[in-house]
Amino acid sequence: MSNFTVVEHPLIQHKLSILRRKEVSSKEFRELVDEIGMLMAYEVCRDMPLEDVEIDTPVAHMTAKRLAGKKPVIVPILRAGIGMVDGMNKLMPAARVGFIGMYRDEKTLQPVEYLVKLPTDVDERQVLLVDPMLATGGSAILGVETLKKRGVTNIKFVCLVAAPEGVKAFQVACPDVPIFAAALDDHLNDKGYIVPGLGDAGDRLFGTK
Ligand SMILES: O=P(O)(O)OC[C@H]1O[C@H](OP(=O)(O)OP(=O)(O)O)[C@H](O)[C@@H]1O
Ligand SMILES: O=c1cc[nH]c(=O)[nH]1
Ligand SMILES: [Mg+2]
Repeated sequence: MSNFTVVEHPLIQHKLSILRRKEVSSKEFRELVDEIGMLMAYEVCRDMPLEDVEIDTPVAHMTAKRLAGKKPVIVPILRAGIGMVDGMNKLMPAARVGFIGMYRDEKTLQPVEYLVKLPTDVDERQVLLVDPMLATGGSAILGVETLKKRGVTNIKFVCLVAAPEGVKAFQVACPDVPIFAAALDDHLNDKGYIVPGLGDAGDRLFGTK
């Protein structure tokens, strides 16, 4: 699959396997999503542009490197995307954070958007759109459309578990947006849940049912 990367780092894979276990508490689930979010950010930011900067160490003058351009924006799709923000923000403390609120209608599986709060200059920044689950792909696709409507051109989608059905739909609708996932699972069940997946990520993060 083009434009689709599974981040195979052993620490991510190990933590993801714990996260999937049904007996894991909300507290542990939140901690793991936070840690995996941070590790995913490390991989996803590999190609960030650098520029030269002149600095003085205590010993000598040197030409060093720093990140170039405007700070990126982390945009979680609420609710579950929230779980990945702190971990990513730890690696990029100057990143801006925007929000897109959405829930999936249980019958139609169509996403319903209820909140959009983004930096005013979001169109000039790289956006990391984050949500742990890419199931049918409807929510991620609507998230990208919402960003594109506001002029954003530089988007990466970061998730933990992806279903093949969602990846296909996303690639048809948003061929220019790379997807980074910690795992590509087997299929969706008749309720639109990823199999084997990890259940309802929002409910497990926030202890709701
Ligand atoms: O690919 P899709 O079929 O659109 O499904 C994925 C969406 O479903 C979940 O959100 P949910 O609707 O459960 O909302 P929540 O995060 O508030 O629980 C998940 O966090 C994604 O946003
Ligand atoms: O398996 C799934 C599918 C959609 N949303 C979830 O939280 N989990
Ligand atoms: Mg949910």
